[in-house]
Amino acid sequence: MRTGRGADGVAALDVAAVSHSYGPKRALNDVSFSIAPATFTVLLGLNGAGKTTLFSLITHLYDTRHGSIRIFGHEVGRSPGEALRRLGIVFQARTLDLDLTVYQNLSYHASLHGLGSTEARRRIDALLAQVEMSDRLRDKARSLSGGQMRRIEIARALLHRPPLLLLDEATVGLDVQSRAGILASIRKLVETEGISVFWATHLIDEVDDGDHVVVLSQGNLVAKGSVAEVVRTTGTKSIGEAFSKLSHKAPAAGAEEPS
Ligand SMILES: Nc1ncnc2c1ncn2[C@@H]1O[C@H](COP(=O)(O)OP(=O)(O)OP(=O)(O)O)[C@@H](O)[C@H]1O
Repeated sequence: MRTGRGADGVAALDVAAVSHSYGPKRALNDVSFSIAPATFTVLLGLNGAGKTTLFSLITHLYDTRHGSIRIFGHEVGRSPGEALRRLGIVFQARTLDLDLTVYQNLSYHASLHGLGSTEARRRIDALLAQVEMSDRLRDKARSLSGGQMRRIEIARALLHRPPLLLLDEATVGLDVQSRAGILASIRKLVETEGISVFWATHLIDEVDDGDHVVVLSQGNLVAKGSVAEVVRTTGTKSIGEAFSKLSHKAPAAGAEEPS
């Protein structure tokens, strides 16, 4: 089984014994896994499985009070600056400023990351070409379709060259063709740029045979590994069947805070 670590022993993302509760409601229960550099890993879970909670902990929106999360060896709680500059994020909710142009949206983000204007422009041009949106540079974000906005958000997430990219239900609300296009560009990034992608979804058709998967159900980690490994260990015939089996047998996460 793949260990989830690179040749130097450092994982792109290492989640160790992480639990999280909202008051008495346990949303994540002792979750541990790691993902290797330059891989595409799908975080699979039905609505309410705990995907957004996990992402909120990884991105330091919430403090990790139980367990630890490391990004390329840097613990998010202890060294948030070092950890988070290695991370690009595409949130589930739309986050572009609709009254700004594509260029303005991107250059604002570049300046937040301390990129000089020449370097920023070079990066913006290269990334817009990569997501096939070069011709929309001067257009207001408001004039873009949902799928085009997502492409711009992906370009924005990659501006500071993070080696790890997180996407939370990035294709929600998009048509089949836009979904397939976005998935294909992200998979290409893994191949050409060697970045690690952690892609959260509840849509099983977004998983490819060559992917790694982490499956959450009701706050519990119920499977992790390559698609072939998860299919084999669940005694099923496909990842769809495995996901369905795993999502319906997990006990609910406990109601108590872990001690
Ligand atoms: N702010 C909150 N307060 C209380 N409970 C919450 C809060 N946010 C999430 N939860 C609960 O925690 C559990 C996990 O929710 P979470 O949003 O992490 O799941 P998810 O897998 O991202 O679901 P979805 O696909 O619907 O976004 C759910 O039972 C949810 O009701």
